Amino acid sequence: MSRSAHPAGPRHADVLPEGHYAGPPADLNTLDPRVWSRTVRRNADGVVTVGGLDVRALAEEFGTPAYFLDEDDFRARCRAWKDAFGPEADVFYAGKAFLSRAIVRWLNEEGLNLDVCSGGELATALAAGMPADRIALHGNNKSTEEITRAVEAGVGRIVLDSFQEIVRVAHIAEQLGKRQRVQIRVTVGVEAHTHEFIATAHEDQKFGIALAGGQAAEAVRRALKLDGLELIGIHSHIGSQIFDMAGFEVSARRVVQLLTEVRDEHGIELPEIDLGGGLGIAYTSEDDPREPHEIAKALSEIVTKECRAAGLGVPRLSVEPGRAIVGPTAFTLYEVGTVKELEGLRTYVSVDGGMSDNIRTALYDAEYSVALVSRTSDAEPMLSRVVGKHCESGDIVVRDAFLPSDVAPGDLLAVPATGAYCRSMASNYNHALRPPVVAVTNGEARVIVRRETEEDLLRLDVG
Ligand SMILES: Cc1ncc(COP(=O)(O)O)c(C=O)c1O
Ligand SMILES: N[C@@H](CCCC[NH3+])C(=O)O
Repeated sequence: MSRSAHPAGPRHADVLPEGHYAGPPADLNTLDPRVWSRTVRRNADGVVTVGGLDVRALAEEFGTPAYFLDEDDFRARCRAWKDAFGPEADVFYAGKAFLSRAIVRWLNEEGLNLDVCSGGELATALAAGMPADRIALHGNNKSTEEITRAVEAGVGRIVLDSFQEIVRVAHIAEQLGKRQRVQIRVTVGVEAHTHEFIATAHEDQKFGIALAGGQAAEAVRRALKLDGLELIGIHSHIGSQIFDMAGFEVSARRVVQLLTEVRDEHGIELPEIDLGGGLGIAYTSEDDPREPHEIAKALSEIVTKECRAAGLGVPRLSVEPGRAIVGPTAFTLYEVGTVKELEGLRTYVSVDGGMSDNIRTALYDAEYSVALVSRTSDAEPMLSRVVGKHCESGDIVVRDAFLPSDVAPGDLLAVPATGAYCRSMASNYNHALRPPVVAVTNGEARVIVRRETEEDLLRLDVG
């Protein structure tokens, strides 16, 4: 079968998404450092390496699909966030992006705190030795059991998300003879410029208590009356994969406004503000994310300015980046199984994973890049869609990408920037076995989350 190239041009304008992939990149063998983790290179044989290890050898040893996580890059990003915010602020890594015992240990060693949003994440954090007072518990519907475990463990803060939860946490803390440090999550009414499903601060969604209509002020009133609670601050999280700092600035301004109202009404200054996570990363060369020091500068300047204007002391700031720390540190390695040319449209390249290891393309129309990593190729670029092996036509890993036209079964493809919300959102759809996460550092690779087995699947099936 001949596979002709599909160079971008008028013939394919109808299938190219507007504003993207105006044409194939000049060289398909070049790896853009913005989307690949720090230690990824191509060696003299044209094979991609991570931490000095050849992807063909990694595929041989660990199988595909598999996530390869660059530990040095992860640690460097932790340090960059911590240094950018300095000793006057706290960085809480958002465990929902990806959590495992190794991640908890690295965070601990690098001096970061941890945001968890379920009993499972809390259990992982505690099992791997994160001190409880450096853990924050989130969630819009925490169970009584989750709250009890968190209060018993002595977590540093619980972020309250509803009026019911204010009473519930206070009650549990009182029963345990404790006073729990809490923040109230408010909805600041910002339309974050991101996908609808990952925007969280506009009025019509499930998280937080609205500033509008005086609801957040009422929540503060109620929390201050309850003996089981020590109200330490206000929390806002506006959404995820955001590039524009304007939404954070509006959010900071509105949170400081609430602190001012609290001071005026109750005569107290709440000592903390958390502005959440949500900072975007580069999935493709078109993305241009902000660096941690720019983010830290913008956020602390706006909080300081607003507090000074209101005559408030500057509260301790915290942030909760998840994606921005772990996202760029990993790639998913796949093996090509079939290549199907649809004449005049595009070529479908099927890999051995799919929506079970990366649901983000199907769920959010997320864009990714992809590269042929087991060799170089000088073949002409072909417009491709990288798809998985699941029983859905929406099982797309990379919607639009150029790959060399000689891509063939057995080739290895890698999709970069899959460290966040890929393994953590992976599923067993079609009884797929969730892939392993392999940490790579200094010429060594070790499994930190092993591949599932058929025995794992059958162990749960007790019927
Ligand atoms: C409360 C909270 N904090 C932090 C995060 C982390 O977001 P991101 O991974 O986009 O930084 C999320 C998820 O969006 C969240 O809901
Ligand atoms: N899971 C989402 C973001 C939601 C983050 C949690 N509030 C993503 O993949 O982008």
